[in-house]
Amino acid sequence: MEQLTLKPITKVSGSVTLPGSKSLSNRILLLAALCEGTTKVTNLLDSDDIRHMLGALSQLGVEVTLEDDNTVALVKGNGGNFISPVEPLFLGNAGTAYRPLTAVLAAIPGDYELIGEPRMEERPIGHLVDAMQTLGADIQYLKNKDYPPLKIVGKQLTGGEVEIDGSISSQFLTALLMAAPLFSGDTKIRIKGELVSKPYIDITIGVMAHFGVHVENHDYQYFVVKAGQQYRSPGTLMVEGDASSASYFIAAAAIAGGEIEINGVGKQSVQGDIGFAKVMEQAGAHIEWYDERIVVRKGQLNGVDIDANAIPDAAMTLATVALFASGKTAIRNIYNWRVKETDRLAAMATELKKVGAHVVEGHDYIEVTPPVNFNFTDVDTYNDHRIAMCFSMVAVGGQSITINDPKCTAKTFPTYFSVLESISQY
Ligand SMILES: O=C(O)C1=C[C@@H](OP(=O)(O)O)[C@@H](O)[C@H](O)C1
Ligand SMILES: C=C(OP(=O)(O)O)C(=O)O
Repeated sequence: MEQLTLKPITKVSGSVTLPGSKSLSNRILLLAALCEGTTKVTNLLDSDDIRHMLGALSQLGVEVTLEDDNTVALVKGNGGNFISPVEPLFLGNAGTAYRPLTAVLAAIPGDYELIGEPRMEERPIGHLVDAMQTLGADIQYLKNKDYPPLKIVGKQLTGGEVEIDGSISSQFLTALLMAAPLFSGDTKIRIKGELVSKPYIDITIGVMAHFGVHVENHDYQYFVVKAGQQYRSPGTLMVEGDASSASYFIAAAAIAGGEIEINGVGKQSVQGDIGFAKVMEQAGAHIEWYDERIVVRKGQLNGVDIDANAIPDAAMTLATVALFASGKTAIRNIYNWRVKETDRLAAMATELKKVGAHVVEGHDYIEVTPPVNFNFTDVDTYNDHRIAMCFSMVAVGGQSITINDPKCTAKTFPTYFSVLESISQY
């Protein structure tokens, strides 16, 4: 197994330009494929999750030309007239590819098989499949009920009223919303349970609006997509920088100081994870806000106690910031950390303890109190890009650390460690 030992970093300074958002990249690619005509997508993320969406679209007969180191895509939409792929669609562990494609393909005549990495087969999808089946979709489980892989026989669906459980993942509702314009009638979606990760629904509705489809959001309780709306190409669309990826640089500047300018997200960001910067302000970091960039400086960091349901990805970074904040940090209402790339609650608790922190792992929360003395250790990353990136904060805080399997950042940020290196001083 590959390992990367990070030396203690004394200061970070300079400027970082964020890669494009994963959430925006995969939504935009799929909707571009569903319209007639060509869409030019700029600042596309070049990472494993996006490659899986691109690979699937190519197997479905959509022509995509990539330029500028895979950060510009020309997508020749075929109006959703997909061809049935000969081979199964392999979607890795990309939730933003697997869930939306499940709903969309169920509404397009054809035969599809959707497969993924072993971990994908442990990530639930039953709530989405239940809702699609209520609408008449033909989706079968190929191994275990409620989990991938899936066999889908796509057909024209008529829409109607449907309930979807929102308590585990917002991606199920995102998938249903993205598929709804393909149905022949109106669609009314009622949420069962408390909807998690709400800001990602705003991203979905915003991207659909760029493609000419209006979604009525009734206070996140029910949603209506009226029939007769068709995805229309916006021509050119730029992907905003990834706000979850920004969290590592915000944290680094807040912990180690110097000053970091982060380009690609700011006051105008459509991504909920920009909320992490506000949490860091609450913890004591100094942030200057501009429309599409922020500047972050070190502060005296104190532990915070937050409900992180709206920012599940960026909140992981707070768990390692906690190592350098005074007092206890509590991150609450994050049950669904357990069904992502790994059981993130268990994994973060285990690895934080190895470093020397005092950790309480609850069913849906984690509390972290900084170590009295740091242990020099290696951390396991569980094939979870965010665990690898989060634990680089240990080096930023002035302690050496070894990251096992550092290349797992390829899921969303293949160049992470070289970007961190470019702003680090020793
Ligand atoms: O819709 C999206 O782009 C995402 C939604 C979130 O998942 P959940 O809704 O499952 O929390 C997030 O964790 C994931 O990385 C991306
Ligand atoms: C949960 C994540 O990914 P996915 O889109 O596969 O759900 C993530 O990127 O942290």
